[in-house]
Amino acid sequence: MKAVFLDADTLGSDVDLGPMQAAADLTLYGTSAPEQVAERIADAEAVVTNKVVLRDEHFAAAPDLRVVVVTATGVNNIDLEAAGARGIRVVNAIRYARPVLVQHTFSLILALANRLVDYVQDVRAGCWQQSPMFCRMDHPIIELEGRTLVVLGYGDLGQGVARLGQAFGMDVRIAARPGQPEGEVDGFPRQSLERLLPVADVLSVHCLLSDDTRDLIDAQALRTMKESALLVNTSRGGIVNEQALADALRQGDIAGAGVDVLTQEPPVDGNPLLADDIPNLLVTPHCAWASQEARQRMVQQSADNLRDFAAGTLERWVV
Ligand SMILES: NC(=O)C1=CN([C@@H]2O[C@H](COP(=O)(O)OP(=O)(O)OC[C@H]3O[C@@H](n4cnc5c(N)ncnc54)[C@H](O)[C@@H]3O)[C@@H](O)[C@H]2O)C=CC1
Ligand SMILES: O=C(O)C(=O)CO
Repeated sequence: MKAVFLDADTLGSDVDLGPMQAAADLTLYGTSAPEQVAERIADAEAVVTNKVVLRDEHFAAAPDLRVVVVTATGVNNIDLEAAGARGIRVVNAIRYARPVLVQHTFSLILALANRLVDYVQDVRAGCWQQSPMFCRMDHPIIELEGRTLVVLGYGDLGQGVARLGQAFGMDVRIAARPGQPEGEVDGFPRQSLERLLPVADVLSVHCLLSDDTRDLIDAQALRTMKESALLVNTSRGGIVNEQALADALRQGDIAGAGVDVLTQEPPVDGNPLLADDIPNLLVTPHCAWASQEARQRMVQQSADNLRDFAAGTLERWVV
């Protein structure tokens, strides 16, 4: 099967792409600018992409295209409706990132709760050396034990975060999808987001980005949260409105936030969350998935998807 990988560089130079090359007749491009995409996929039966955007105009330019293999869980860069209308199958990667992403999510939560970056910066600036006593406690430290962790999006990653929250002795609650009944899931109470926002000490976002979840956490939602609350988003930029989050942190509507994802990546046109006057905000560059082990699992799964599609045995797809 003739396949084209449009942004192979996004998997890093320390992974072995051999399994994918064995699964298809694969042409590799490190990166692809939007204006290069149509020409590059013109003869392809399969397109592999991590973050290159594929719209109907691209599908129209690729008459042989039968499958899009996304080397990511999030598929918000693909026009799924247009693919479906043309009979093009879209398959993503699932359950490859849990260990590292859960670790990253808790790195942000713990760094915010313990004000790690502030204390490290203070020491670098000489505050401890000039201190009249043995320790410094300039930044309030929050204990997680007994605090309420609200998980928004209880899929593979949300479940991992919920379990780790439980290990920290947190009172873990799951935000129901709209229309989903309240109840219990895996021993955790599932309640409406409206009911959970005012009680959350930590809100961790793990739902996918779609038209239904864009701006789900907006200015109004942030206003209903505790002033002491922390918010972490390792899912997709745009689920939490960025300007509203910047404003909420500046106004003290919530106490801190950790964000691994932005609406535009890389943020070449700037972003409200990159301003340097926002208190207690940690931004990481979409690296929550990026251990070598997770990326290699991703390669293997994408190879399986290519091979299974060619053999007519692919059993799971998004479209
Ligand atoms: N920062 C990073 O490096 C990475 C980010 N991601 C992001 O994390 C997202 C989640 O990944 P997984 O957990 O593997 O996906 P998943 O598909 O297993 O889980 C998503 C969950 O969100 C729930 N959901 C959807 N809309 C909702 C709503 N309105 N309210 C509450 N729940 C809602 C779904 O029911 C589902 O349980 C991906 O879509 C991707 O965007 C994934 C991997 C790495
Ligand atoms: O898997 C995903 O959705 C990621 O964001 C990593 O590319």
